Amino acid sequence: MSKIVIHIDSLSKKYRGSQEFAVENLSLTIVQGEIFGLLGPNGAGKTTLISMLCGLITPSEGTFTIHDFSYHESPKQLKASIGVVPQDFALYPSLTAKENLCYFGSMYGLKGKMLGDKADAALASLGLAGYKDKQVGTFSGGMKRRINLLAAVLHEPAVLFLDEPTVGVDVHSKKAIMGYLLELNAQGTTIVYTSHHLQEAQEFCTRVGIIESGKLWRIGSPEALIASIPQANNLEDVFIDLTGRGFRDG
Ligand SMILES: Nc1ncnc2c1ncn2[C@@H]1O[C@H](COP(=O)(O)OP(=O)(O)OP(=O)(O)O)[C@@H](O)[C@H]1O
Repeated sequence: MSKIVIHIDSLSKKYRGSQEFAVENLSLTIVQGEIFGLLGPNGAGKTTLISMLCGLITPSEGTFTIHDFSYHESPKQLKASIGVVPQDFALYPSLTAKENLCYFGSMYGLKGKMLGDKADAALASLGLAGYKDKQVGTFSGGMKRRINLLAAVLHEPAVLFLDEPTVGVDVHSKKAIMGYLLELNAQGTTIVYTSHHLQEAQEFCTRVGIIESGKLWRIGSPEALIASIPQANNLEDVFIDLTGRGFRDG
């Protein structure tokens, strides 16, 4: 049986001053080696859920563990086992590509020649070897997205969270990013990602969860979800069918 990597139990978040839950009573398990896609319309709660799992915001209620670690009891071990690719660029524009990677790698305890070698190899793997000594502030959006991703994986996390990793990138960068993620997954990395690209999610994910108003309304493989809706040919049809009905048939 596959090992449970992420176990979420009745997790809720209500932001200060808000009347509504951004995430409400959400439970979910994700097993080793999955590529799990969190899909939902704007404001559904995707970023809020990922931000809780990454330790960026505190849940209002409920618990979760990643590799049996919780932030409450084992925050260091938990943080070491995950990588986080945020929606907004978390990069230093005045530093070079390599300096950025070395900075983030050093935060996870990497150092010296090993850190430099890892940064060089990572940059080469996403077609950025020739740009390693250039300031990130001069890069295109697609190049920044690639560096943003590499900064999160230098310490070889077992679980990688990505919030819209291909937003605003051209087809070449997108192909490079998705290919790189598939390679990481083939080496054993569990991936949880959010996206508005339903075709991309259909091709990429082993399982998806459709979230709206902070609640998980559907969960399953793309094939199973498509089969569950008469006349649906793809995930986009499923999504439109569910959102069109306001998710109220769940
Ligand atoms: N810092 C915050 N303070 C108050 N409310 C917030 C905050 N961040 C998000 N929200 C609200 O929580 C709800 C969920 O937002 P969230 O950003 O998690 O959705 P999302 O699914 O990631 O949306 P998008 O696809 O647009 O990125 C929304 O109603 C949003 O307005």
